[in-house]
Amino acid sequence: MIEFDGVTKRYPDGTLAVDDLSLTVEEGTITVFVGPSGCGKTTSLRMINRMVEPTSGRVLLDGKDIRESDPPVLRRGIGYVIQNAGLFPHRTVLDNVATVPVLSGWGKRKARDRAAELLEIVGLPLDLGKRYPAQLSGGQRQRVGVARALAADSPVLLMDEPFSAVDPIVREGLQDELLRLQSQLGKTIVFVTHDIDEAVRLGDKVAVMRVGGRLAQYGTPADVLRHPVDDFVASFVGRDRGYRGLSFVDSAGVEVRDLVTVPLGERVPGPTEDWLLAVNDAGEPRGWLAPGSTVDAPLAETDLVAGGSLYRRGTSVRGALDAALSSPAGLGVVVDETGKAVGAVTARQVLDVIEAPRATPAAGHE
Ligand SMILES: Nc1ncnc2c1ncn2[C@@H]1O[C@H](COP(=O)(O)OP(=O)(O)OP(=O)(O)O)[C@@H](O)[C@H]1O
Repeated sequence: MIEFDGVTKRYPDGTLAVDDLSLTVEEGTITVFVGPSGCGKTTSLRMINRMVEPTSGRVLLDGKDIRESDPPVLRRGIGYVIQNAGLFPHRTVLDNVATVPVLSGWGKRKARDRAAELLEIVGLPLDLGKRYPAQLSGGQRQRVGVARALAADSPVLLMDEPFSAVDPIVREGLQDELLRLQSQLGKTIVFVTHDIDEAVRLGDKVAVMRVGGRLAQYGTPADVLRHPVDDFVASFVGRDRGYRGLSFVDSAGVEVRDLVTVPLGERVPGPTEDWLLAVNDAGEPRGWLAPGSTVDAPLAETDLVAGGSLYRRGTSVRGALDAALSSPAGLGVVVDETGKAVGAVTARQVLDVIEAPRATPAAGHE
């Protein structure tokens, strides 16, 4: 657990970077510091490993004031990942990852074995270990940065805009990877970003900061999206926050209706009346057959209209609504864990579930 207790940082030139910050980062969770450029995110992060010392207030790690720990020892016990990974250019990937174990007194051999294991954990092939950082893609470099930070096997990981330098697709992959790793490792992660989408995707808790180093709001992503405390937070979390907030609404109440499907390869005597969903041998949706169709030859994918997004049963209402809205038939296709089509939802059904809590005063604020 990490606690900021009335922490203020004023740089020698008078800049007030962080102003009276108090918050608790729970053990085993991802807490994201998010806010516009210059609001003090990096400064706050660096006060956790004493790369920056507070002007006043205390930072506690597991109840102990970090000023009682020797900075190099403290830092060795806290993983740190930065943008562009901050790798040593003249060391191989494997030696980069082995840096902290070697510094901690592990033998070189053991440290390299551990480094090889870590490359695998972050999803990199072992033969990349022989390369130098310049011979990797941006996404691979970031993974090496994460592997290096995990090498210390410390319970705490600090990540400062680690995925900002890569394109959106690679970035999404890295975010998924981090969530997967976290579900296995259960670290206490403090993550800095200026991207609210990244913050709500990754954070168990999100701390929105404003310029001048003040904490504007600290809560779950759902809280921050649905109940911003003021205009600054509301405008920072964005115009489509209502829609994005649906990611956190449980879809348990959405009624899944039956759906008529037709297997590829069948003949379809027509003209058909309704939209029909075509499925392959595994029952997976392949597209829609429009009303009024007659298919004399075996039904092929070329006869079909492309389908919309798929809604995996049990996930949030955002996916259900998107499936319904993007479907040419107006019916969102519901799939099970194996990808098999099991039914359909309409936008109206989803909206009813979204609106339902508002109708009950007791549910009021949620
Ligand atoms: N060493 C320093 N000396 C003086 N001022 C500094 C120093 N480091 C940062 N600052 C100032 O402190 C404020 C907070 O900076 P910080 O880097 O913590 O913000 P940030 O939210 O991480 O910004 P960004 O998203 O742009 O990285 C800024 O006004 C910055 O200019």
